[in-house]
Amino acid sequence: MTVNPADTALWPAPHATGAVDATVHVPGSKSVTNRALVLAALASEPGWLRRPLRSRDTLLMAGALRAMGVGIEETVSSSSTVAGDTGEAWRVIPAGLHGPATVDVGNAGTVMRFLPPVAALADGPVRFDGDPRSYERPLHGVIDALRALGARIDDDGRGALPLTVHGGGALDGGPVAVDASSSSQFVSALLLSGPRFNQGVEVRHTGSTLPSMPHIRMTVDMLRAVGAQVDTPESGGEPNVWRVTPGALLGRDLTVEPDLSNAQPFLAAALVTGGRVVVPDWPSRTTQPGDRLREIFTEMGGSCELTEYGLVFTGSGAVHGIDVDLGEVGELTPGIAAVAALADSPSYLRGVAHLRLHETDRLAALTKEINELGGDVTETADGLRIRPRPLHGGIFHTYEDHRMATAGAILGLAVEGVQIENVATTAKTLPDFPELWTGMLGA
Ligand SMILES: O=C(O)C1=C[C@@H](OP(=O)(O)O)[C@@H](O)[C@H](O)C1
Ligand SMILES: C=C(OP(=O)(O)O)C(=O)O
Repeated sequence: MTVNPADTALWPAPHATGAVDATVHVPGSKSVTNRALVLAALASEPGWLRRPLRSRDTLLMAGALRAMGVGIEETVSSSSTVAGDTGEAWRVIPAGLHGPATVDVGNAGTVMRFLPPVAALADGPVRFDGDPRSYERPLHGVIDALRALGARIDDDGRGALPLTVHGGGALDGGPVAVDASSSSQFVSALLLSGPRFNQGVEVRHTGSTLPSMPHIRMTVDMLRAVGAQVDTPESGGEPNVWRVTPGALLGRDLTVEPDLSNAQPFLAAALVTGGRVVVPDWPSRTTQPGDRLREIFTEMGGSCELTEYGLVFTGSGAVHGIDVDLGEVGELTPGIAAVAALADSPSYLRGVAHLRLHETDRLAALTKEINELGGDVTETADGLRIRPRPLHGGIFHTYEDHRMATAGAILGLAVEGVQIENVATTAKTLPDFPELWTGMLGA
């Protein structure tokens, strides 16, 4: 990826002069949008996605599916009267999957992991490449499993990108073992394409830990919603085993929920300023890990009410430290770390060793950047220990990690003079972040 010098400019993070009081319409979920695109592309009839997230990760997913022959038409209806709804909808028209094709995964875990199994169904070679960081992110679970299921893949022997999947038009499928301790996305990837494998798929996780369980539940729920039969440990099956029966998938009309992990910085703003933020359309039932924020940020000093309209989150003026295992909800760690650095007592964030292989090494990046502002953060084997100290302004580096940028913005609310390097990196999942943030502050 070529970096535009303007993108790496410093963004003066707005400092809050009082309690925030705002309603923030948070765009659609990255994880739901990218799963919905894959499932719609594999279906036997056209489908619709309404209010999809339009961000770097989801546009890369759409572009990759188009490169393999899937039709994705973007439409905007001006008739929507719902606040925050741009009227955007994507019509997905499945087609025979074709190679040769080239896929740019950027640094999107969902694209680099969910699409090699789709490419194995194409009728020719599909070349996968991406940002330099994508070469370092774990992919061995997907590559080894696909090979065991009958796919031919050329890589450079490191079990990572870049690689070529030589699609054979179909894949045997069947039972496969995978150690998904470095990413739950290995399991999700195999399950999502599983209905289209000749024998379906039976995925057995062999590692000692498995992060991000809510994201695996999201995969299972969304598969079932398009007609797939899935047996899970939670539905009475064996522990750590998921089974998907072969069969056709339905084309559905799906409205994408707001991204609750992207709601995090806005809720955090209410927490650290003792203010109030309303997030409309917060689902009453969801598999998104961001829903855990209701509990986590309540323990850290806020209170929330889930109404028919959405979530009303109120800060009390006090911010408390927390001792919490974030293994299920790892992507919330940067935002929780930022709030914890502003708290009145220490925090222990545990269960997130796998964050070292996310967009950047998030444990090292959070430690370095918060400490550069005067903080006291120590990396542990599987997380962070954060002892709040008075912070001062300075440059907050983001390492091309969207959640580092939003974590820096949270700190900037409470600490004068924080400058965020490359706030444009939020485009990975929330391109409108700077505008939504200043809008929330009434600037
Ligand atoms: O399946 C998904 O949509 C995701 C799963 C998680 O990945 P890991 O299990 O690799 O942490 C999460 O962190 C990521 O942001 C999105
Ligand atoms: C880990 C994340 O993304 P990815 O889908 O690239 O793994 C994230 O969004 O926090």
